[in-house]
Parts: sequence; C-alpha cells; structure tokens
Amino acid sequence: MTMDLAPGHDEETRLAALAVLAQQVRELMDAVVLTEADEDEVTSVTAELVALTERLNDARRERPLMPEFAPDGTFRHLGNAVTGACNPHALPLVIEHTPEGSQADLEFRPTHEGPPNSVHGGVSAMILDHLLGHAVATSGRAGMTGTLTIRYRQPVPYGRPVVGTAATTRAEGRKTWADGTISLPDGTPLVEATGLFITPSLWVEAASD
Ligand SMILES: CCCCCCCC(=O)SCCNC(=O)CCNC(=O)[C@H](O)C(C)(C)COP(=O)(O)OP(=O)(O)OC[C@H]1O[C@@H](n2cnc3c(N)ncnc32)[C@H](O)[C@@H]1OP(=O)(O)O
Repeated sequence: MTMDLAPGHDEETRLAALAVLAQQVRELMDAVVLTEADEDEVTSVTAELVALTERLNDARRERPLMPEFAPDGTFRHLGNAVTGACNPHALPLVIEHTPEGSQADLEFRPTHEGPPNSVHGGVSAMILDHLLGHAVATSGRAGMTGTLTIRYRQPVPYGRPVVGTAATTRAEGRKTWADGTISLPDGTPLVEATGLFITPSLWVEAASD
C-alpha cells in the first residue's frame, strides 16, 4: 500500500518525526541485545511491538525513501542502510566533504557486535564501502562498488568515537579507485579499505541521451 499524505501535510515535518522514530528504534535494538528482562516481560514487550508494527504497516510504502534533494538543495537518501536518518539500520553516518575527500565521526553501537566487545567486520566493511563511494561520487565520478578489499588491523570498539575517512587515489576511464580508513581519534588505524568503483555503462548511456 502506498502512503497518501493529507493535502497541506508538511512532508518535512513528517520526515523529521520519522527520523525520531528511527532513532528510537535504534535504541530499542540496543535494548533488545542488552536486556536481561525475564521471559514474561520479554513476551509482554514483544506483544506491544507486534501491535506497533501493525500500526505502522497500516500505511506502508512499497520501498524505502529514495535518494532526493532536500528543500534546502542538499542531497539525501533517508532510506539508505548506512546514511538514512529514517532507516533504523543506519548509524546514521553523517559524511562531511573535506579537501582530502570524505570524513565521518561515528560511534558504533552494541547492536553491531561481532567478536565479543568489538564491531562485526562486515559492518566496518559496509561503512567503508559507503565512505569510499561517497569520496568517489564527490570527485564527480559516481560509481558502483566493483571490488572492496579490507585489511582488519585492530578490533573496532563500539560505544566510543572513531573516525572514518576516504579519498580517491586514481581514475581511468569509468574506473575510480579509493582508499579509506576507520581509525581511533588519535589516528591509530583499525580497518583499511581500498576499492574500485565503476561508473555503469548504463549511467553513461543515460547521461548522453
Ligand atoms: C554517495 C553514494 C555512495 C554509495 C556507496 C555505496 C556503493 C555500493 O554499495 S554499490 C552496491 C554494490 N555494487 C554493486 O551492486 C555493483 C554490481 N555490478 C554492476 O552493477 C556492474 O557489474 C558494474 C556497474 C560494476 C559494471 O557494469 P558495466 O558498466 O556494464 O561494466 P563493464 O562494461 O562490463 O566493465 C567495465 C570495466 O569494468 C571492469 N569490471 C566490471 N565489473 C567489475 C568488478 N566487479 N570488478 C572489477 N572490474 C570490473 C570490466 O572488466 C571492464 O574493464 P575494462 O574496461 O578494463 O575491460
């Protein structure tokens, strides 16, 4: 079912409320992985969540929010799994464009646990994939990830600040390479990535039409 907004409804206000809901769900997910509530309490909370899920599904979209330009002209993808403020799966990652490339201050959560007390390697790879892709896109050569190579140097902690950075390194035809790192704030590298991004032939053809 596709949502129909009432005439005059302020979509930006609704999206802001949705972002607050998504943040609450992130906190719910941490609460789920950390709770020691007894079985009765867990069952009771689950019943409430079933009811809440049904309420939201009463006005269900066919797919998550798409990439778009916000009213202030900035690009956003509120439904994205990494950066989407309205997607509870996202940190969400807030990326700044720096003279060197892309940078994001981030803090992983208990929900991201892989090895005990540290972040799952696939989660770190996902963040680096997006950061590298962002650096490539802001260089004017947007593409899809073709290859991504990760070197895990030290476990990544959650619950404390870390920094993600990425920059393009070279380009050739439709291919662009980028490197990136997740580091401690003092610069200690934890995870390093290098990726090849390819501008799909379909995008090139569409742009020349
Ligand atoms: C700001 C937003 C940031 C977003 C960051 C998030 C990035 C992502 O997660 S993207 C999702 C993951 N990636 C994908 O799903 C990509 C899936 N693959 C595809 O769509 C296509 O295979 C795609 C686009 C990579 C290439 O398709 P196409 O444009 O038809 O390439 P094609 O013409 O066959 O090949 C072009 C060149 O790239 C090479 N190539 C193609 N695919 C790959 C690959 N996976 N690895 C290495 N090289 C490749 C080819 O060998 C060819 O090289 P050469 O010119 O030297 O002969």
